[in-house]
Amino acid sequence: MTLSLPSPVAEALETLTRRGFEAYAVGGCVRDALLGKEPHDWDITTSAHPEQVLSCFGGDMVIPTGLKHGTVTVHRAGVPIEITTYRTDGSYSDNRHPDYVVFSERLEDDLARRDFTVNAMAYAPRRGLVDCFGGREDLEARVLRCVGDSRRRFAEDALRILRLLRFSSVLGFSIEEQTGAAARELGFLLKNVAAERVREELLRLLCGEHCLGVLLSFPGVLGVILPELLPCVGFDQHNPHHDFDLYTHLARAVSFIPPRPSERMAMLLHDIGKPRCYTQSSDGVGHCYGHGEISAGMAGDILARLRFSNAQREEILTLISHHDLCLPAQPKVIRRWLSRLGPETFFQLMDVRRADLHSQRRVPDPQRLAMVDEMEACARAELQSGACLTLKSLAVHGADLIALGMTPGPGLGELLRALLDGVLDGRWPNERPALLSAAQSLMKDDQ
Ligand SMILES: Nc1ccn([C@@H]2O[C@H](COP(=O)(O)OP(=O)(O)OP(=O)(O)O)[C@@H](O)[C@H]2O)c(=O)n1
Repeated sequence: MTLSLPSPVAEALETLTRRGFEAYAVGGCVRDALLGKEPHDWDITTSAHPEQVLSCFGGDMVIPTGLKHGTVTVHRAGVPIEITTYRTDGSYSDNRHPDYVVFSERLEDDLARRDFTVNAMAYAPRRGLVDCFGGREDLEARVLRCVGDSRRRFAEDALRILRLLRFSSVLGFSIEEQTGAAARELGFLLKNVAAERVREELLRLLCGEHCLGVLLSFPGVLGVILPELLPCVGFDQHNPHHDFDLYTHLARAVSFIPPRPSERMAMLLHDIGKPRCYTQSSDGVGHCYGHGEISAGMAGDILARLRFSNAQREEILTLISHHDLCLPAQPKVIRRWLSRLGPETFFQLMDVRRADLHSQRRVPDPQRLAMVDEMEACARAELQSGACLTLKSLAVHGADLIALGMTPGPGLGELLRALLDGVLDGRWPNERPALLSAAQSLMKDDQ
C-alpha cells in the first residue's frame, strides 16, 4: 500500500530515517489520505527526541512549538510539519491535557494513546502502513471506535467526545456502540473544556453534511454545552405549522441551511426561547408570543459564554432576531430592508426562512416558500436595477447641502437620511436636481 505524500513531508521523513531514527506520518493526515482527501496538516511521529529533531533540521525553519510534549514544528517549502517524539501520556487531572508525557521507543505506544482507531495509523514510504488497532478496517466500514477503553480515552481528554460527534457529522461515519455509550456517559466532562475549543468543535460539527443524525442521537451531550437546548427536547408546540418537537425542529433547521458556521449556529438557536413563553389557547393551539426576542436574548448569552467574536455574535443574533421576516414583495418595502440589513444579511435571511419552513413540516408549506422566493426575486431585481440603498450611493452629499445653506452638524446627517428614505420609498428619484429640490423643501419645512 502506497500513499502519496507531499514532497516536503516525504523529505522530512527521509531526513529523520537517514539519521537512523524511525519516522512516520501519523493521525488525521493518514486517515484523510486513505480516504482520498487532501489532509489539511501533516503530523510526523518519530523515535528521535526533540533536541535530535532540532539538530536534523538545522537549515530549515524549525520552531520548538511544544517541547514539553515533544513537539517541534518544521516549515519546509511553506508546509508546516509537526514532528512529535513517540510518547505515552501521564495522568490527565484536568480531563484535557496530560500532566506529563514520557517519551517512548515504540511506535505502538504512541498509537495506543490516540483517540480513535481511524486516527491511530502511521505510514512511512519505506515501511508502509502501521495499523495496530484495526483502523483500516474501521475506515472501510466507516465506523468510529476508540482505541482501547473508550471511557478512559474520553476521561483523559473530554474534547474527544465532541471530536467524535464532529467526525461522525463530517465524515458520515457511524459510532461504535461502546464508544457512543461512553460519550453519553461522560458527556458531563465537557464542562471542563475551554469554551473556545468547544466552540470550534461545535461549529465544525454543525457544518458537517451528516449533522442531523448526530444532533438527534446525542441531545444529552449537546445539552452539556448548551443546557438551553434541553427543555426543547420533546417539547410539543401544538401548532399546525409544526410536525416535530422543538429540538428536532432546531436540528432539522441546521441541516437545511448551507453549511456556514454563523447560519448553522443561528438555526440551532433560532427558537430556543419558545419553552419560556409558551401558552396554549383553549382550542389547543400553542402560541409563543415574543419568542424571537427571547431566543435572541438567550442566544446572546450563549454566544458570549462560548466566546464568539463580537462580529460573529452580531451576525448570528441578527439572523435569529429576523428569522421570521415575512415581507410583501413590493420594491419599496424590500428596498428598505435591503438598506437596513445590507444585501448579504438579507439573502442570508432568505436562506434562514427557507430552512425554517423546510424544518417545520415534513412537507413544507408551498405558499410560504413561494413568498420567500418572491421576496428574494424582488430584492435581486432591485439590486440589478442599481437601486440606491446607502447614503454613500446617494446622488448628493453633505457638501451639496452645505452649499444650499445647511450648517454642518447632526442636522446635516438627518437631512441626508431623510433624502435616502425618500429615495427608498420612491418619493423622488436618486438624481441630483430632484434631491436638491427635495432638500430645499425639507429645509424650509424645518424652519
Ligand atoms: N484530543 C485529541 C486530539 C488529537 N488526537 C490525535 O492527534 C491527531 C492529530 O490531531 P488533530 O490535528 O487535532 O486532528 P486530526 O485528527 O488531524 O483531525 P482534524 O485535523 O480534521 O481536526 C489525531 O488524529 C489523533 O491521533 C488525540 O488522540 N486526541
